[in-house]
Amino acid sequence: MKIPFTKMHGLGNNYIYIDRFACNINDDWLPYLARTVSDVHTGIGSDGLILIQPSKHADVGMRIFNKDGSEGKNCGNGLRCVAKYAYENGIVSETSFRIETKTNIVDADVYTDAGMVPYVTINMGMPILRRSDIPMDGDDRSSVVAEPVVIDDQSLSLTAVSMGNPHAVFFVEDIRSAPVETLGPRIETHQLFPEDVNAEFIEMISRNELNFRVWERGSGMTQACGTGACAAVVAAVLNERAERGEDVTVHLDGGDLYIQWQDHGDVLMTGGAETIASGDYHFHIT
Ligand SMILES: N[C@@H](CCC[C@H](N)C(=O)O)C(=O)O
Repeated sequence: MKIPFTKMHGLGNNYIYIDRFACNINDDWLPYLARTVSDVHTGIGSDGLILIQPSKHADVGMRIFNKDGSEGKNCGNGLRCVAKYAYENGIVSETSFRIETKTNIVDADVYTDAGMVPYVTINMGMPILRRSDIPMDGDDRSSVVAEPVVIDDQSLSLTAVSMGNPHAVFFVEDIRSAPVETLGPRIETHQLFPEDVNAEFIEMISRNELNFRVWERGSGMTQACGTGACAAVVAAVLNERAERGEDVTVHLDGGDLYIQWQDHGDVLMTGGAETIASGDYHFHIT
């Protein structure tokens, strides 16, 4: 069967987007579709699959599947792209609207230029800090801030944050030598995290600026992670290395995001969203 798709990216974090307002797809196929469409040799090539779909509780709904077919539950870069797509394709007509993810409903504000959307701000809601809700091993109700852990014989200091999906954040002195590719996969599947985890390495440049690299659960190395950037700024505040209520510029491999953990608790994320291509994917169900 032919499935209409749009490929979009937020700072290089690229997904195949399928518009379920126009084309319905059986839920049972989604993990397999995500794996096949993401394959760079036999599919289109992407970090995963995102569904833009009707929602009973918001103006539009989003589901995200990683490259390996696992469901991601939330995706910051995906939310900005969904907001851009929804506005540019007439799914919504206002510049402020709501998007439902697997974990919460977020507010989106699109910035327009001649009917197109170059930038989006998403209110990502409150970070989840309770250990058992990350989820992280142990039923402790306290948060995980600068906790010593040993991974692959390396002593690390871990801060854990969920933005609807789990993140393990580590401070490094020099982002260029951060062990993203070596330790990233070991952290991802470490027994401390029963649902696996996204691993972020961050280098503070100042209290308002940091460098960031990520190993994503289910997708591996990507150029950016929106929920990860939010988690990084929350971790920086929790470790008293950044201020709440102030913008922090996060430099990711694919570009910059502007993140603020507001005084009342929500995390705001602002950044770009771009369309790459659209067409038909020839899907073979085996
Ligand atoms: N790239 C995303 C996050 C995608 C999901 C993640 N890999 C997970 O499994 O939690 C982002 O921009 O937030």
